[in-house]
Amino acid sequence: MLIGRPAEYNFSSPESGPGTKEAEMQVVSVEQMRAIEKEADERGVSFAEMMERAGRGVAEVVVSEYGDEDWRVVTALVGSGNNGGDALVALETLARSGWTAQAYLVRPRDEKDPLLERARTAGVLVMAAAQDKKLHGLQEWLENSNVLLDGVLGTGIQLPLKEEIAAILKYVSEAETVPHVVAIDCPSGVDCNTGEAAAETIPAELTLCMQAVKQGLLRFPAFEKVGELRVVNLELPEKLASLKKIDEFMVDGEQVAGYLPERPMTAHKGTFGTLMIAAGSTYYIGAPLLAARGAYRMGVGLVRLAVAAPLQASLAGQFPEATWLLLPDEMGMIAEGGAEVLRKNLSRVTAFLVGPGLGAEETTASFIKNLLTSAETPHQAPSFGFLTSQEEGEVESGESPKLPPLVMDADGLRLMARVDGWPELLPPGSVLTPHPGEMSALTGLEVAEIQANRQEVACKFAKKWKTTVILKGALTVIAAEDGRAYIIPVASAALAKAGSGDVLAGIVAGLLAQGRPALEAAVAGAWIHAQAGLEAADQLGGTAPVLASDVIEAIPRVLWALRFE
Ligand SMILES: NC(=O)C1=CN([C@@H]2O[C@H](COP(=O)(O)OP(=O)(O)OC[C@H]3O[C@@H](n4cnc5c(N)ncnc54)[C@H](O)[C@@H]3O)[C@@H](O)[C@H]2O)[C@H](O)CC1
Ligand SMILES: [K+]
Repeated sequence: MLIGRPAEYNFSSPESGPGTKEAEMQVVSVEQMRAIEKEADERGVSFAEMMERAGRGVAEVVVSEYGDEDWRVVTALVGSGNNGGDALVALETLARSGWTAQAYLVRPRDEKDPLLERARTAGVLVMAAAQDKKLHGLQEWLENSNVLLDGVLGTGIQLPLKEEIAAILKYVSEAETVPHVVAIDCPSGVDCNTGEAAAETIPAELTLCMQAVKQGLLRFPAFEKVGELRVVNLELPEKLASLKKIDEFMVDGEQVAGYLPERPMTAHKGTFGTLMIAAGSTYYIGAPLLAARGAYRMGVGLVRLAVAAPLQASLAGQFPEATWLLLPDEMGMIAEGGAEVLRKNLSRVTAFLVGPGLGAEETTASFIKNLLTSAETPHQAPSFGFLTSQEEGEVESGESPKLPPLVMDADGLRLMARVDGWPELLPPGSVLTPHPGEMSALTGLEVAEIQANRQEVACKFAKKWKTTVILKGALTVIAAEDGRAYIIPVASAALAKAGSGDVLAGIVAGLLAQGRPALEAAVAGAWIHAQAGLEAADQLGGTAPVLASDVIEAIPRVLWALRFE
């Protein structure tokens, strides 16, 4: 499957059927996870029971992912703690369902360890690293297995790694044949809080997080080791106070699928909204097109491009689906009088995207200011043609209708940052899409400070500004007005190219125009954009050749997978 759709897995138990799913994938610190486990234990789900559920959940994923391969041999690297315990339960479960299961004890476990006893009884082969000094036994097991479970260290790690563990992890990392690596809770060697990672850490194909994603896995360099991230649901009592407190989430395809607008058969183009886009300048002629195409691919009914008049001639021929609103300009930059023209043409507009490719001329700065403040522009009657381009019930002169939900992007953000009190001027339900440089202009913080605390900064300011913020970059964070954070678990060089941001802004605005609330539009838009980048790189055989237009062309396949897979 091209699209990495993280999913939650449920262990099978009489009281919960498959398909039971938390609505959102929670992201937790190690301390939060410990508090959750402690509270669950007090509420009747014992630590031992949680480990059973964890191990069985892992086994279930192994069977569903790799059970159809030619041979079914699983080796687990087993540590001395509970992470190793999860691995032993998984091996026992797999052995009972017909797999050849092998436990490689990286660290000694108590000889009377009941989990080890049970595993042996179920037919699991056991070998201790202490008896395999030259690692020949491990090599043989690596060669005969199709799955390797990494259950050496979990949340109990204290870096740096002990030497004997580091040596074994290094050996596996460098081995010529390595089976599919499935990490239990985290790849062993990463710090689940900070994202630090020992160089020896074995890169996983799949990381199965127990109950919730550990926050360190969504930080660098740990993120480079996790492969696809999924959650094994431990079916803890829903009402745990410690669970309810979690305000950080990882976005997955299932969540995004629930945010897509319906496509009723009886629809007409009005059903899917009208998006007005004010973008572009002599310097950045293509930005409006990229944004508009992104929005149309998301299903919006009508896109109206408000551009500096001279741009329209060169753009129109390339884009028959758009309708146009010509704005007054100075040398092809939107001029201050553009605000009045726009305000008079917003009556049926359901969302408004402002910013891509606007440039930074003074007159455009005044345009942004005038747009946000209801103050009329110094009244010079705009030239012929600017006010009467549509059949769409323009407002009478003098009225200043409220702006629809706004996506403010790129140059628009930098110009907005210069307007006093801008957060209060944003219409409700708006979305800001800054990259770290633009976030710096908005907040006054240094880029390095923003990058070092991406989530904290995004959430603090989203709350302060009472607006949704998409802080772009690897990994993109969406911060909600109430301070919740949503993380897109994708980092790809495919999206590091001019025009990529214009496409994202168009996708988000396209969803907003179709009536999705700001947070949903932002979460779904950022996720779809990221997946489209991966998909485009996949189609083109690498990230280097991906153009922003390729990302747009990949959107349909991402949407198809969301609806039908
Ligand atoms: N607690 C629960 O109820 C559940 C936990 N689950 C799983 O358990 C792990 C966390 O288990 P814990 O025993 O606390 O820690 P670890 O297994 O990660 O490892 C502890 C073990 O390792 C030694 N150690 C620590 N740092 C190093 C190092 N740098 N080098 C070598 N050895 C190190 C330490 O001394 C201990 O002996 C969690 O991740 C889950 O996988 C279950 O999921 C269910 C409930
Ligand atoms: K592990």
